[in-house]
Amino acid sequence: MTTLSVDPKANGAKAAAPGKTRAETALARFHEEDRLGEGLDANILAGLWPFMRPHAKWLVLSLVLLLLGSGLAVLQPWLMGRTFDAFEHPDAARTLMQMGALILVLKLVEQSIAFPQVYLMQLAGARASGDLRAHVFRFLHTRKLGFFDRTPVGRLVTRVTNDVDAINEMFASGTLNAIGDLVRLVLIIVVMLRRDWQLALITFVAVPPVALGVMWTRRRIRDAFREIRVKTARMNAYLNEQISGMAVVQAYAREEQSALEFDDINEAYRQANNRSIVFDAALDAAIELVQSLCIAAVLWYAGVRSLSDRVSFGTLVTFVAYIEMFFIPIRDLSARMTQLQSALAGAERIFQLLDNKDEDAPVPAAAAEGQAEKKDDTIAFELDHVDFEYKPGVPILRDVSIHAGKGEKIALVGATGAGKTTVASLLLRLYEAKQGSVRVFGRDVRNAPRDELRKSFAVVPQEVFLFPGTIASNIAAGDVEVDRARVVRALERIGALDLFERREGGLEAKVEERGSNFSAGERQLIAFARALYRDPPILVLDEATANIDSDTEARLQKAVWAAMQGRTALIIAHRLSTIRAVDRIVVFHKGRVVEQGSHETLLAQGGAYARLYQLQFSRTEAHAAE
Ligand SMILES: Nc1ncnc2c1ncn2[C@@H]1O[C@H](COP(=O)(O)OP(=O)(O)OP(=O)(O)O)[C@@H](O)[C@H]1O
Repeated sequence: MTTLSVDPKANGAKAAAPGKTRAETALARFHEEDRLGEGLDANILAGLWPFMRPHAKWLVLSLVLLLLGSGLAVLQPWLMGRTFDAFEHPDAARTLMQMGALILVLKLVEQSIAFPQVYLMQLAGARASGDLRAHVFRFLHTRKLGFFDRTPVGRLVTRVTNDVDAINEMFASGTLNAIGDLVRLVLIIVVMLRRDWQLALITFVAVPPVALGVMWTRRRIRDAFREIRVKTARMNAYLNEQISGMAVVQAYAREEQSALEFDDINEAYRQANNRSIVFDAALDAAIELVQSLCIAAVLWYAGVRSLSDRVSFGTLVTFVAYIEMFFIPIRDLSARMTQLQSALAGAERIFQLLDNKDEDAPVPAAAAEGQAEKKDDTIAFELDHVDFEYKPGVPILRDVSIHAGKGEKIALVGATGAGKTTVASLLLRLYEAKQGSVRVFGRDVRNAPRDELRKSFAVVPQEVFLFPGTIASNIAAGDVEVDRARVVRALERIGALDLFERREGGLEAKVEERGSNFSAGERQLIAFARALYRDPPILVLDEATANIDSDTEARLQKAVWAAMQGRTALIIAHRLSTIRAVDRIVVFHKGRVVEQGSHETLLAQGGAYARLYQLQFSRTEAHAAE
């Protein structure tokens, strides 16, 4: 069972932040969106490097082009100034034509390197983040199931999508162009100072207030973005809940109520967006204002100074052009810094995930001490004095010992929550016993290679999971090439071939997401066919408790029989017909085995099994009488 609980300890418990509801704080923690790195962490950059390295050549080429482009951009206003100054010389016409041609060439070169520069940067970023995404996804496959119980699904999805996207965005939105911005800024400062240091200083006076203003506004914009992410997370969580629970919403006529709740969430999201737009627009307007003020100040001062020392027309043209270029990098630098921090925060969260040590090792290390292998050719599987808990301190199985000889059919019965499904999970080493040992064909499961162990089992779970594809591809799950003849044979053996062939599209009929276009009974039949297709030595069957129509019931019974033939079976049994058919029944109560024996023996004992049986029997009788 996967829980979506938020463990306050794991996430650093703290009271709800001021101005936020408890739910928002919990959601923010759940999605960990509040954590945005404040600085540049060399370790994180080093962690990203292995993913960047194969594409570094494109990145380096892009950076070279970027520097070249910055140089060319700064050169042009300077040349323009020189051109205007040439008016005062006698051969102005020739100089004008030459400079015009030169500026044209420079502009063309600048524009033509802009495309490969952006393209190569994005190419390197997209490839590196693609590799990282694939790496995280493969990493998830290697985790033990317990890890997925503890980690909310939404968080894992965010790691693979949003966090990797944040890194990609660093390249796509030109965060690394900050290097070009810096170079451009320094070049402009140098050229301005050399051209006319007094006019340059007038411009630079505006830098400290602009820098402070930009930093202040950026902080507000960053807060607004953080707020947007929390609100997006809230909206996603709500939509997820509402769409998954649509049947309940409609059945209980909660549409109006849900629409009102959604309006609130939508409004909060819209307001958060609004804030970021307001600050962004204000920043742009303020920068333009400062530019105009600087130009006016420079012109005014040039006028004042010209009374004694004339400022050339070319110098004024150069300064006006530089002032227009000057504040844009200052504005962009802080935005790019924020983007970089967000990318690094994403990377940090990904690396935290990749640090997880819950590896479901394909080939486990040596057996735990003292758990010697017992070779007994007659035993298929065995639990030997097993204790187990999902969460520390909450025992689920206590001193459980069960064994099944080869070909033997064992049924587990007991109240719901008694621990029957857990036994099956331990056999497959989806979880590991706390005490005692679990052996399959005499081998401790902790010693068995994962693939080999799981190949010994076919599992028909209570809730059958179907993948999008076709009926045939679902029956042949795990095989890349579907062996159609085997699929047909498997369906024939459980007597369900006609049922599926009758459907439009036959065995190639499309299976929708999670098999939603199949009934519970049909899904179970597909799972039985899957088991027969694999033909493993041990069958684990967790019977569905859901009520199904009598035709499907009959088919399922046939399927159970067919699937059990010639193999060892562990059945978590709910149906009387199945219980009677097995060799031995193991009765569970609160995680302990309380009785074991054949149906007749246990009935004669008149204990827990006899009571359970009577209860079911009377219910079945009543049902039949209806
Ligand atoms: N992944 C999990 N994490 C934490 N607790 C779990 C998990 N899976 C099951 N449990 C708990 O372990 C106990 C035993 O569950 P199990 O599924 O083995 O019961 P069961 O006997 O198969 O029940 P049912 O007949 O309803 O299928 C239950 O109390 C359940 O809440």
